[in-house]
Amino acid sequence: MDLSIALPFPSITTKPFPSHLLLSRPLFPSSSPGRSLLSTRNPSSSRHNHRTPRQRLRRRVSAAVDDDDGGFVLEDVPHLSDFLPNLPLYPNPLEKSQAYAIVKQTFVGQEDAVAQQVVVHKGSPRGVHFRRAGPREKVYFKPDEVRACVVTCGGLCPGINTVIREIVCGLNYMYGVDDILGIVGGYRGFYSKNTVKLTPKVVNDIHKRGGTTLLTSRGGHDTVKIVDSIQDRGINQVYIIGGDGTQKGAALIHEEVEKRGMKVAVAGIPKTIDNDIAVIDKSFGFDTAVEEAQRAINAAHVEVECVENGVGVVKLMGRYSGFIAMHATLASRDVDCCLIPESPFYLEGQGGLFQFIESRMKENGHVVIVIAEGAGQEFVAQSIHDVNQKDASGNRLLLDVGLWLSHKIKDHFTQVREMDVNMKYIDPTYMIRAIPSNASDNIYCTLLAQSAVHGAMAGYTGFTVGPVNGKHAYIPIARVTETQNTVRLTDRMWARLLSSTNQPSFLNSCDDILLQQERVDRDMVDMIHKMKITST
Ligand SMILES: Nc1ncnc2c1ncn2[C@@H]1O[C@H](COP(=O)(O)OP(=O)(O)OP(=O)(O)O)[C@@H](O)[C@H]1O
Ligand SMILES: O=P(O)(O)OC[C@H]1O[C@](O)(CO)[C@@H](O)[C@@H]1O
Ligand SMILES: [Mg+2]
Repeated sequence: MDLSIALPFPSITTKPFPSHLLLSRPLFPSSSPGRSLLSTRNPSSSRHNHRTPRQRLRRRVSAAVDDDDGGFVLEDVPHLSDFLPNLPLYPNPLEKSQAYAIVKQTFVGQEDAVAQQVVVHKGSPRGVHFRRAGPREKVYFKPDEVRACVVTCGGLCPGINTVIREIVCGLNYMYGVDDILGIVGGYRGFYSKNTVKLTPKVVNDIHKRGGTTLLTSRGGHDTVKIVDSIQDRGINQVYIIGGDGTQKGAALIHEEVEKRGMKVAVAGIPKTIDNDIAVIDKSFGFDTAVEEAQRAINAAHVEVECVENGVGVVKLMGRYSGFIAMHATLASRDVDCCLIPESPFYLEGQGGLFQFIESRMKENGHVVIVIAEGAGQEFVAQSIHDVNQKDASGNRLLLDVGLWLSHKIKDHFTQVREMDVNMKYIDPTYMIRAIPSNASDNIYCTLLAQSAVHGAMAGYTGFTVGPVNGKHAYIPIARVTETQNTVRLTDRMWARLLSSTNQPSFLNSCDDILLQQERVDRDMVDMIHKMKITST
């Protein structure tokens, strides 16, 4: 069977999965209880050390392809026993937990995997799977041996405090761990600040607050200094909450830990309000953000429907992807036009934004526009002759497209069309990001935190946790950082938005849309490549 053609590899949309990596070979018997039949490697650490996370990921893929198993592929995560053979195993304390006593299947089987594709064609290979998250029968740490730490990096997002709280409570209540440190102020806090002790009591109320009680920062990732600090402090479980940049940093920490042969489990919990993390269903805080964005859109709508020729512009977050804008627009029904970074727009002439605004104003007396902060950056840059500035992590600093657009609309209608417009510009971006998470995000954060704790206790390392088709899984970090999620112009969701607002797509033909989609994919690859070079 030619797996190179048939295997789906959906999140890498710009390149097919290299066929030479898809070897057909049987699965070997289990080499460690952490692995069982699904995967079989136990490479010597010296061989292992020379490989990048991506190379290792590929190796795991090739090792796990089995022709007899209908093209089942396991993209496995590293395990401490890969580079530290003969580690002792202990029964999982949950065995004796009252809470779990009634649960039929307390422990996740070693054969359990989560499929990346759930919509399949009859006869197609089973495709890519990830290890299912959850408690294992045996653990690799005795509770009193664990010294865990938690760090939060990158921008804020609703729910970070809930994740911190549930890591601490999960470790303590489920596994009896009571030595947990908070690293203050992001990655640089490992080597430049004192730690704080985290107990269930200390974190009891923090989920009710926005932000992160551990503080955060951008930049300052110094792998050697961070791992020195982990070593000096005797930390053996590292929980890292952050976005794509943070997860790249986590992969480097895991590599360095492995190189030094330290028994340290590194667990990543993906965070980003932009929902741009690949593979996982959605990131925590996203639902809260969409809900809060409704308030801003509603305010804009109320303002503009109460005046003549009202034009409301609401700017929402979304550096490279317009998920918040798209979902907030779909949820609201008060939005006339949604502009996102993935889909270019133009202002003047036939089919342009000005013409659309004018027709909606004539029809309804008012217009509401939602714009994601990353949209139209090239226009703003042109108009103010910007020199592409970067933040401390190497992310491009965005210009205020909302303000720019508001001025452009106002100038056009007053000067060119000689019409008075009542412009109301609302920028709720930081207000949205700084609130605590809503009920459903709180539950989601709890699952993420508990899955991370179960994974680290079971000896998995260098993994990111997250839901794939509704089931929590351990995903190799490289898999979530090699690309970013963007709104796909060729998917149904964007079509739903266009038909719900009945706005112009600004792209005139199917060919234009396909070309634009290719451009977005190419730009994403370039951007990720550049970020690798520029980050510290
Ligand atoms: N390529 C990289 N390698 C190592 N560390 C990185 C890399 N990119 C970013 N980091 C580190 O990760 C931390 C957070 O990165 P960044 O500011 O880009 O936020 P993020 O994690 O992507 O979250 P978000 O973009 O959602 O706010 C920073 O301390 C930064 O130094
Ligand atoms: O102003 P800050 O804190 O650097 O963060 C802004 C960026 O962070 C994000 O919220 C991602 O965390 C982006 O949407 C936004 O562009
Ligand atoms: Mg980021």
